[in-house]
Amino acid sequence: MILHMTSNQPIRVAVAGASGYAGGETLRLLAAHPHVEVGAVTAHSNAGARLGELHPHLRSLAHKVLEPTTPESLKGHDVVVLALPHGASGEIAAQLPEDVLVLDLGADHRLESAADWEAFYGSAHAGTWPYGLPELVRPDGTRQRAALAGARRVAVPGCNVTAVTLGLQPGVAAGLVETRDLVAVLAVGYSGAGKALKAHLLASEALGSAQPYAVGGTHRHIPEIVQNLRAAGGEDVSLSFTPVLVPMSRGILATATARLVQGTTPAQVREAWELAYADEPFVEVLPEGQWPTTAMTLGANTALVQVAVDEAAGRVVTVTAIDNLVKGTAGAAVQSMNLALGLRETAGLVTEGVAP
Ligand SMILES: NC(=O)C1=CN([C@@H]2O[C@H](COP(=O)(O)OP(=O)(O)OC[C@H]3O[C@@H](n4cnc5c(N)ncnc54)[C@H](OP(=O)(O)O)[C@@H]3O)[C@@H](O)[C@H]2O)C=CC1
Ligand SMILES: CC(=O)N[C@@H](CCC(=O)OP(=O)(O)O)C(=O)O
Repeated sequence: MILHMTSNQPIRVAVAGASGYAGGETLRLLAAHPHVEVGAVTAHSNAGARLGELHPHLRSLAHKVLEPTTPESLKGHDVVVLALPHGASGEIAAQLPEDVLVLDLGADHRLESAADWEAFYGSAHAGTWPYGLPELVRPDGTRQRAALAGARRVAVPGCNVTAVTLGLQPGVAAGLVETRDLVAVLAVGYSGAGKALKAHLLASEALGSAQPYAVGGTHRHIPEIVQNLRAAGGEDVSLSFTPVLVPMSRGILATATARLVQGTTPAQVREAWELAYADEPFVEVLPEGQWPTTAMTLGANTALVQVAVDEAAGRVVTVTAIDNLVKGTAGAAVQSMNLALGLRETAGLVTEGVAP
């Protein structure tokens, strides 16, 4: 497959898992992307249905028919997006040509450690791909985006991971926080759990209640966050991580705190966070005193970050808001696709949210 960056030919993109939330959101962004033509859309139990039956909001793509997810149905595209359950993408990705750009929205190719994968996912490790968080800071000041240029395989991060990593990494990279004592508590929306019916997601029980899950060091995003913060310069990283489902459809509000290295001043903290994101198109440190809300990021590829020092506790407190389906997955995939193909990084993505 030849990619058409220098010609006027559109880039043909197939989406596998198109009937799900992450696949649907990817299609919403791709439908508005200036250089993309949506090709095959595939599904599992919903193969044969029209896309409009599953995603009635995707008007321009409503006529498309969902094909079964096979290497054959994904053939003939420049880019393939895999929005499949964990464990399903490794096998299919291995059957796709090496020169096709494959973006995996699932977890299969994110972790470097096979032992971590086996401990948290309980199956054989599929391998490690370049990681699709362009803003990930390296200790030498470079960013992960350099590793995405020209890539033909990209592992898109987990949504909770993106929020916590973006909140904490400026302090880690600047050596201002004790990485052995990190705590993150997240308010997360229900769409993060996917479309498949789950017993704890009955609307009658979920609406009007907040419920924690994967408490006590069991959440599979812990090794991924630790991996990122190590990449940012943390040597000995230990994280307590607790997500809490709250009655909203989309959004993550991650509060992450860390003990400050003794002698660190509030001015140093402010400077480190502001400098880390000064040139980032999609990550913004809000003006002092303004706190992010999930509503400010809905529909946008934006991460909004705020930071404060709790002097009595000796801790830095960060709050990060993202839309789990945009910066948390589909938007990150499009941003990574743009970088991998040499397009403008921001093509097809917006920073403006939907309000009220
Ligand atoms: N939701 C979110 O906020 C985020 C999701 N992700 C990741 O994206 C991926 C998709 O998640 P999400 O969209 O939420 O999940 P959904 O349950 O909404 O969608 C799952 C999709 O996978 C298909 N599918 C189900 N089983 C199989 C199978 N055995 N083989 C092939 N396809 C299958 C489904 O098809 P059908 O409907 O036809 O059965 C559907 O298209 C997951 O890996 C998830 O972790 C990542 C970050 C955030
Ligand atoms: C509410 C809810 O269940 N959220 C999911 C987040 C899904 C996600 O980001 O990512 P991956 O599954 O791709 O890792 C969770 O916490 O597991």
